[in-house]
Amino acid sequence: MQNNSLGKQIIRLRQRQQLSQSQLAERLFVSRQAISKWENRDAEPDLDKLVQLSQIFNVDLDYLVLNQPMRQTPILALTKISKSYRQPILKDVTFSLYNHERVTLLGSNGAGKTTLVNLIAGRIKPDAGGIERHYQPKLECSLMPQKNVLIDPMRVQEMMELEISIAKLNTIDIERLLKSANLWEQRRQVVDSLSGGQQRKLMFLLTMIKSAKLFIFDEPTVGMDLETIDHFWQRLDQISGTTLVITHDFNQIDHYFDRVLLLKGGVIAADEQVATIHAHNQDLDTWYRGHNQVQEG
Ligand SMILES: Nc1ncnc2c1ncn2[C@@H]1O[C@H](COP(=O)(O)OP(=O)(O)OP(=O)(O)O)[C@@H](O)[C@H]1O
Repeated sequence: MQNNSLGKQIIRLRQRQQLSQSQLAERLFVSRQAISKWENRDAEPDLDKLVQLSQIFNVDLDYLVLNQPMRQTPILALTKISKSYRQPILKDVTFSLYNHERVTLLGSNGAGKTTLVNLIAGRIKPDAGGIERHYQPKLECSLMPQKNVLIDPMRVQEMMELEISIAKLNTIDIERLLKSANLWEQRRQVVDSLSGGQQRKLMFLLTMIKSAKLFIFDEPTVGMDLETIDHFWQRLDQISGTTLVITHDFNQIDHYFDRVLLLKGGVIAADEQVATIHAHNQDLDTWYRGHNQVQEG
């Protein structure tokens, strides 16, 4: 019997990497027709090719074969989380994140998105409720906060070196990384003297250094120029761990995410697979506006 889900998964991951059938075929040394047959379930790749596919798509082999994020393997489970400042911000937040999922957290200004991701990252504590983490919080969760956490008097390269030593990594090619973000020329500049966009790029590099199971990005592209935004989404596409992203970049979210969470009134007011939204001929912008309507008058 042919594996139905595998064909769909190859299509999905190939499109996510923006590869045509021919481009993928070239990288695997097979014909374009072979890819077409795998995708249409007329044939299946052998184990060798499956391993190569998982490397090209940067996903685990079992994720490739099983299709869809592995819903039986939660990486994080939040139960009835509440948090108040002067007034209640989060009232009853319950949801789980699963291995390999790409989730966007949407909501109006002040809805509590940053508060929620800070709770997940362990920067603040909830007033009540449970957070179950299936990863080592310090080593395997990487947060790019809304406000940069940089040491102003340090030079760019020193900042990178510090982060690498904190993450206990020693095989990172700093030159390649800084060049990839157009920051190599600025390597001897102190952080404080970088432009706002350059500081954001540096913050992104520092976040990506960790080999985390869960990456969280809080409005990562704010202040970045268009080229850097494109670069950001391409790099994000290469992450094989779970990603949770707060963004208002609606041009990208239709393409990038598996699932969308809407935070409204202190609860997760909607939790939907992007494929389901698309199956109803909606884009995420329309879906979001429909679900997040503000009562006027
Ligand atoms: N440390 C704090 N002390 C007091 N109030 C706070 C604190 N942190 C957040 N708040 C309040 O909690 C509410 C939610 O803030 P939060 O930053 O989580 O919202 P958000 O959804 O991320 O908003 P935005 O889209 O504008 O970034 C706001 O009213 C904010 O003023």
